[in-house]
Parts: sequence; C-alpha cells; structure tokens
Amino acid sequence: MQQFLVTGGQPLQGNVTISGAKNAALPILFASLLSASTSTIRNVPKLKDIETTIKLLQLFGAEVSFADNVVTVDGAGVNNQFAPYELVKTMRASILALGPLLSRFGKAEVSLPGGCAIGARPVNLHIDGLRKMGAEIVVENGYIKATSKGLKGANIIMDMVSVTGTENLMMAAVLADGITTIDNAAREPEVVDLAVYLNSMGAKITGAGTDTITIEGIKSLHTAEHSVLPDRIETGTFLVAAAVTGGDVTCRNADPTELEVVLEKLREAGVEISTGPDWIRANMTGRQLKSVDVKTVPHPGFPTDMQAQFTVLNVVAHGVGMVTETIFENRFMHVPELQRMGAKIRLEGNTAVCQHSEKLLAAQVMATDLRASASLVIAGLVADGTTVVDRIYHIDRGYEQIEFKLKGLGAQIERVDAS
Ligand SMILES: CC(=O)N[C@H]1[C@@H](OP(=O)(O)OP(=O)(O)OC[C@H]2O[C@@H](n3ccc(=O)[nH]c3=O)[C@H](O)[C@@H]2O)O[C@H](CO)[C@@H](O)[C@@H]1O
Ligand SMILES: C=C(OP(=O)(O)O)C(=O)O
Repeated sequence: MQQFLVTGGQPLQGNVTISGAKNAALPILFASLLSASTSTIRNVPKLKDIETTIKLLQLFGAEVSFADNVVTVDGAGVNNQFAPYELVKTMRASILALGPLLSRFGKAEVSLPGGCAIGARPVNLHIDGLRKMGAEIVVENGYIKATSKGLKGANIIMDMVSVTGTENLMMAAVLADGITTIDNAAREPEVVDLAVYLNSMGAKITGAGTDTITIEGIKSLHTAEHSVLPDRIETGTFLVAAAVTGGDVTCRNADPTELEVVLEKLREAGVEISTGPDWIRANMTGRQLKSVDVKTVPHPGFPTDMQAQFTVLNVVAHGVGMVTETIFENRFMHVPELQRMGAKIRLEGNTAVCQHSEKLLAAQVMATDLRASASLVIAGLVADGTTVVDRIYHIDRGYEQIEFKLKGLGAQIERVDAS
C-alpha cells in the first residue's frame, strides 16, 4: 500500500492544468455501450475509476483503447451484460452500466454496489425509474437482475435528486420507445455533459441542466466525438489548497461557470478570485482567511464533494465556520483524522463546527474516501512537520497525478510504499 508524505509550510504558487471531470467521464464511457459504433472521448482523466470502467466495458465485449487522455470505444462486439461484484465493489459508478445495457440488449445483471464510507447510498431510484419504463427487475443474491422486452417512455418523478440516478434513467430512455420525462432531475454540469455527448450520438434530449429532462427515444445511436468538461471538484480542491497555504494559484483548463457557489464562498473567505473563460486564479498573498458557513445541497448549491476541503479551510481560517452536510449521512470521516492534527472541530449532528486552530501539527492519518483524502493532503500542506497520509488509493480514484500537480506548485509531497 502507498502513502503520501506531505511536508507543510510552502505557499502554493503557479499554474496547474485541470483534468477532465471523473464524474462526467464515467457516465459518458458507460453511455458508449448504447451504440454499436465507435466513440472517441477526449480529455479523459487517467484515474483508477476510469481503469475500472474500461475493464468493465472490455468484460462486456467492447473494444477499448486509452492513450494520451483519449478513449475510443467500439461497442459492436458487446455480448455480455454481467457486471461482477469484484469490479463493482471498487467503484459505485458501475451502477451506470445498468441503464445502457438494459436499454440496448433487454437484459443486464449488475452487482449491487453496497454501502461505502460516506453513507448507505441505495440505488432504489434507479430501479424504480427503470421499472416505470417497463423493466422487470429482481434484486437477489446481491445482484440487480433486469430484463425488458423493450423499454417504454414514461413520466418519472424522482423522490430525491440523484446524479447517477438521473444519468442512468436518461441513458436508458435514449433507446426507449416514446418520450420519457424525468422530473426533479439532477442539474449537475456532469449530467449536462452526458446529455451533450448522447445528443452528439443522435439522441434527442432537452432540458438537461434544469430539473425536467425530456428524452425522445430513437432506434439507434451513431458514432460520436466528445471532449469531457473540466473537473470542477479538482479545480475547487486546488483553489482551497492555494487559499489555506496563503498562495497564488491559477487553474488552467478550468470552467468558472461550473463552480460559482464555491468561488463565492472563497471570496467570502477573503480569497482574491479572478477568472477568465478557461482559468480561475486564487490569490491569498498577504490576505487573511476568514471562516465561512457552508451547507451542501444539490447543484447549483454548494457541492458535497467540496465539503471536506472547506472543513480544512475553516480550521485554518479565523473565526468559527459551520459546515453542514445534507447529502450523505456519514461524510465526516475526515474529522477525527483532522483532529489528530490538532484541528478544533466539534461534530453536532450533521454539522461540523470548525474553529480557528492556531497550528496544525503533522501526524499519521488515514484516508477514508476520495474527498476526505484530499482534505488530509491539504491539511498536510499547512501543518508543521511531515504528515503521513495512508490509504491513498482513495485519492487515486479521483485526482490525476495529484502529487505531480502539487509539486509543480511548490508543494513538498512524496508517494512512498508503506513500510
Ligand atoms: C460518480 C458520481 O457522479 N458521483 C457523484 C454522485 O454520486 P451519486 O449519484 O451516487 O449520488 P446521488 O446524487 O445519487 O445521491 C444523493 C443522495 O440520494 C440518495 N439516493 C440516491 C440514489 C437512490 O437511488 N436512492 C437514494 O436514496 C443517496 O444515498 C444520497 O443521500 O453525486 C454525489 C452527490 O452530488 C457526489 O457526491 C458523487 O461524487
Ligand atoms: C463521492 C465521490 O465519488 P463516487 O460517487 O464515485 O464515490 C466523489 O467524487 O467525491
């Protein structure tokens, strides 16, 4: 197992290039299963989750190549609709195989993803929506077994806003007979990027980015080319790292329109934020960080995937900041680890009350999930001494070459094999 050794004290300075968004690339790769033609997808980040997805696509019978952040998928040979637990358990987004396989082949068997560190994360909304479209679904022996004699368009009202739920149903509806509407749909930029990709393959989707998405089913999809949108969470993570280290960082290949709330919160925290069409600069030189209250909600509100990073920001900042998590029931696993570094945080229900902590001190800490890992690395960048972050396979799920990017900004961080 590998660890990061992070030595604090260096303000981050310079430019960093943002990768394509994991949470857009994953559904887009699964969507390529809907077509028997070849898709070319650019700006795909080289991540563990992408490797897992490619393994799954190959297992289904697709021909896939991945080089220089470009993936090509030829779906002509897909002849297997079984997603085994061994692969699914490492990546929840594997559930996104369900809609496309069922829609194109009339059958799919996908392992239940199971719970994870941040919460139970059930998939009932995916299943209910597909049933509304006429699928027969049983859940037994840990697998979702779905069949259909041809999905039919339906009016689906989602009980809760679900990102992958919306994506799964949107993909399934593309080849269904008739018109599907998804109400209370997720409005995340990654949902929009998936719709843009599907439409470039010939799908008829309108309303993505609003809470009602309409999909007119068609018979088949054709070849397509698409470039994945920039990763707003990776961008936000680097901006927070710049803020807490008192640095000056410009994120290149970033999209400021994707993370307006985060930028507003950073401004409120005293960070000088400037933006251009494809860059965002966070300058903290000579400024004092102030605590901010954040509450996670579905897009366009404050993203849960930035919550752990803002917890660290509030520990470094002056004042008391309340971080409230409303999306996942167990997304404060980073708190006890940050406390080991001297962070003054008190958990009150689903709120972390974060107090300015004079000094963070290096410690051995354990990453428990993707964004928790990012928060521990950020804390290490400001702590006195060398922090050891264990279980960094979590961070490799979602951050492309994070240590090289951080080193490029002057950080002291090394990847080592755990002794
Ligand atoms: C691969 C991907 O895109 N992952 C993102 C996606 O996860 P994901 O799509 O899994 O998250 P959801 O939007 O589905 O989850 C939101 C809430 O709805 C609940 N729920 C969801 C589905 C369901 O069938 N039943 C149910 O109760 C979940 O437990 C959670 O409490 O959106 C999350 C919320 O922005 C992000 O943190 C993840 O990074
Ligand atoms: C929770 C996340 O991802 P996933 O849904 O893939 O677990 C995340 O990206 O922060």
